[in-house]
Amino acid sequence: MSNQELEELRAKVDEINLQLLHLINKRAEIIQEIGNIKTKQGMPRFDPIREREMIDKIRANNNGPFDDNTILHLFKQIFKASLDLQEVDNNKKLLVSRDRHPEDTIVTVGDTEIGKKPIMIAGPCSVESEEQVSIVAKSLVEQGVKLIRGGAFKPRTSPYDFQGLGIEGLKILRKVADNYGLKVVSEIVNPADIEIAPEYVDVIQIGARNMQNFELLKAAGQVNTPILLKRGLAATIEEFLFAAEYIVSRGNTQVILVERGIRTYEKWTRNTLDILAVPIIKQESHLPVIVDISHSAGRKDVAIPIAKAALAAGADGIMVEVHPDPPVALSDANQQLDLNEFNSLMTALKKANFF
Ligand SMILES: O=C(O)C(=O)C[C@]1(C(=O)O)C=C[C@@H](O)C=C1
Repeated sequence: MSNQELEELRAKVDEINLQLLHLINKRAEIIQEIGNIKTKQGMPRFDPIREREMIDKIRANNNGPFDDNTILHLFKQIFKASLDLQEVDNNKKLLVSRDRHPEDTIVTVGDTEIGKKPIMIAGPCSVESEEQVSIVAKSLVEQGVKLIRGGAFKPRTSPYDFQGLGIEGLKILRKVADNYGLKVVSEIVNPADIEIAPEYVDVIQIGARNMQNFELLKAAGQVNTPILLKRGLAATIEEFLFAAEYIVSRGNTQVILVERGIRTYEKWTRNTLDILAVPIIKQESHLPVIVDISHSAGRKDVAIPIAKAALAAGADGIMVEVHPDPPVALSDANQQLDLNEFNSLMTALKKANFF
């Protein structure tokens, strides 16, 4: 074959490549329209029956030289890419996405603006007594921390573990926080309690185990109180953002996301802190992201490095458990910092210019 022949054939291939490119993108435009209709009608995007019909038609018309398997493999790739395209289009439409809202959302709690500069949320895992909460509150104020956390309703793995003081616990938190000029973050587990929660708390926490409790998410969307939503134990980032969308789409735009580690095979930490989730969520969404260094690690000896890593990765703040006497705590004794350890954490973060 002369060089000229080769060049001519390659010129034909170039031409066909452009035709294929044009046709693939023309197909993609139609796929986007189909995707829009499916989203409006709440239809699943993946349609195996439709794919089977197309495959049968393509196979019946395949005259080679490619064999059926090769052709089907190529078309399956096109169907897969089409599904991905519909998925991307759908995610772009989420209210929590940056595409819909390019500016950072700032959640205001008292005089704290979450999403502007790093903040610290600290306090005991469970509210045990007024005295216990007051001791921690005093330490927080000394360190310039404005938000106290404490669990009153505790969703525990074992039904025999301490379940929290309930409303009594919320009352203690409110009283102590008011005495010390702090704002309260506390978990609500029952949709029926969302309405009364703002009487006691300034930020309603929805815990990891309830990230996909859709009735709770819907109820949280109907109040004006900021919501702190924790990532589920085995939730993908996409599922996490969809959970936030439940709240935002009902009207409550004041949502803070918390990366708290996901369950993996690793045994030396309670969960695996998905540090990558921080910059990825910040890129995909306009909502502030906070890292819970206590539940992710389940141990306190690494509190300082993981807090620094989280803030360096772009987190809008840190959440940490602090107890006056962790060994006697009624829950999560191993992961709560004592007051000295908390002071060391704050000193280290201030020294690194994060606060
Ligand atoms: O026809 C549809 O319902 C589409 O969404 C389009 C399409 C395709 O690529 O042709 C994409 C995904 C579905 O699984 C089936 C078909």
